[in-house]
Amino acid sequence: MAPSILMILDQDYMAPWHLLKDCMWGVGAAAFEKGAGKSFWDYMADDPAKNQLFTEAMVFDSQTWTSELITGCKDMFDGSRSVVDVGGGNGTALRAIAQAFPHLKCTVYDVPHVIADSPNHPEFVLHDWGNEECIKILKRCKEAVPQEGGKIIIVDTVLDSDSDVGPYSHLKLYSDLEMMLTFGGKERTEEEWEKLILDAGFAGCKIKCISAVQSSRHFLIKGSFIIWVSAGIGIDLFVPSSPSNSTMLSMQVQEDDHQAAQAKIWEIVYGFSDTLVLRSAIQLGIADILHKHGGPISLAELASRIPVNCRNVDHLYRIMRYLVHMKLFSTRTIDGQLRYELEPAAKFLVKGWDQSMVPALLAISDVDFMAPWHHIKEGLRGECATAFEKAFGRSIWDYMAGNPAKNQLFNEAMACDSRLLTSALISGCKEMLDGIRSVVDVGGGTGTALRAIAQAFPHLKCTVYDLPHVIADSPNYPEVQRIQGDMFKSIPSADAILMKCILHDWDDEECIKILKRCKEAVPQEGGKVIIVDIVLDLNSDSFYSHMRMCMDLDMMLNTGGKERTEEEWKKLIFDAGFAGYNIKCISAVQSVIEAYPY
Ligand SMILES: C[S@@+](CC[C@H](N)C(=O)[O-])C[C@H]1O[C@@H](n2cnc3c(N)ncnc32)[C@H](O)[C@@H]1O
Repeated sequence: MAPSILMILDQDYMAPWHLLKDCMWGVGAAAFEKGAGKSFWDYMADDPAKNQLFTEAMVFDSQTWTSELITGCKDMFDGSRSVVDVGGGNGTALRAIAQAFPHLKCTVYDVPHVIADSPNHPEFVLHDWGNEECIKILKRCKEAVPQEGGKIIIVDTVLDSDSDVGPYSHLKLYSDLEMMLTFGGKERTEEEWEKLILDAGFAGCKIKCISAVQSSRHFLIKGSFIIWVSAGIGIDLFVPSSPSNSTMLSMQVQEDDHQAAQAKIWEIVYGFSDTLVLRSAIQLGIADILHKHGGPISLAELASRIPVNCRNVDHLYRIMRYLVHMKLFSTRTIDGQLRYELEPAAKFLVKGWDQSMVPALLAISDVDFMAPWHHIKEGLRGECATAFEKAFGRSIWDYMAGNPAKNQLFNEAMACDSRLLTSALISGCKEMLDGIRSVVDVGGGTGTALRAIAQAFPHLKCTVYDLPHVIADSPNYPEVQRIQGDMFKSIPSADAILMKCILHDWDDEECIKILKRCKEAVPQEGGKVIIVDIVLDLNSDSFYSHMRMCMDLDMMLNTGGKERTEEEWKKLIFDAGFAGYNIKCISAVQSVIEAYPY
């Protein structure tokens, strides 16, 4: 599966997903063209390395379904003497067909750079194109086959209908958006295929699954079917016989484990599409519109309210179909019309309330903040201090200092994280603040967490301490004093130092330096350092476990830091010369570690 995975996760190939919201604007160029300045096909023609990547993925794809096609639909070529594989790439698929059916004269037909050089795109042709272009292609196909017995064989995905949700529906819907973004094409339901084929002047079509859902690797990957199109009017269509039940059963037994493993990999690979579809939903304000509307809303009403000039309602429909599949929204038919509603999780996508996750989600899914994930291997090779530096040529903090828009995005995300954590933090810190008169929040960002603490404990003198560009970007809360500076050089004195999501940004050596500065800043009598950070528990299966692991890699890539187990925290705290510590779990991703310097 490596060739397909490498292509799907290539940074250039993923780029259009970041432009999903722009797909509402019109029916023109696909997102790929907007991002790259040329069509996917022109881009491939100009870039031999990317063309090879694409080709290898398509060859893999082709290999996975060819044997299904040959065994499942053997009779298909009865009476045919010649086949042209339109968009047949390097001929991987057609070669296998030619070997299985030696009586056929086989011809691959493709664009010049594909024929001349590297292979390309052996099947799945029509899903690359909009309906109008497909009709043109189908008409040319019709001209190319004889009236008597001529046929067009289309190998492509057939989407499940809304009521018939199959095991691979998610992959098929992913593929639909991929076609929309990269080529301006689409995956189609059975009804849409039928309409397309009739609109192209054909007499009719038959759709056949290559083999049973349970036993087909091909189905697993692409969910594709063969569509038989009759070229001649009134010709009785040929329907191939299905494999017998017993054959299917034995295929299933052999392939079950194989399929389960493949399915797991595909699910992981396509994880990014969930992230970026969610991002587009936020950018389009879909949850806000539904929340404000206060009840089920039709597609047309939704389209009229989204904050871009939505001229492509079909694209909006397809994005909504995916979001419904993700269970963020649901549909209901009222008076014969499909209407959308919010599912409970979608309330966190509504903007402007204290538990909204929107600022954090927009930062995490930002194209720049996702870029370091494409450079894990350079980080491992030691070519750079962090993957972030590989991507942008400087540390994340220097990058923020020089980029006000991203600095604001980051600061708002951190403030959002603080708001989500506030009530757990306040109840978790209550006893720790007994006898404490002043707190400095080191790396306290724009002061959101400290302000909530100041309001909950009004006797405290609260000071936020951060880098100059962050202090400049932060609001002037009356409860919170603001000081700019560098925590590696000095830290303002207080009874307690608070550090939320700070030490996980740094490696052990740097953490020890920071902790030593903290120790200098607090009194010997009762002084303490309150660390709010993740404590990794590798054996736990709490619903935060996965996120904690993700955060660890996030730190490795972006800041050069890490998340730590209790053992690692203990070592760090003692290595910094502290006398002891206590860990308190709160109802959040992070825990509170109270560290005693003396
Ligand atoms: C991950 S953010 C945490 C922000 C805040 N504590 C929170 O949890 O919302 C890390 C913070 O450390 C600050 N920071 C980085 N290097 C620093 C330094 N040398 N001195 C002071 N603050 C620094 C960053 O500007 C940023 O605000």
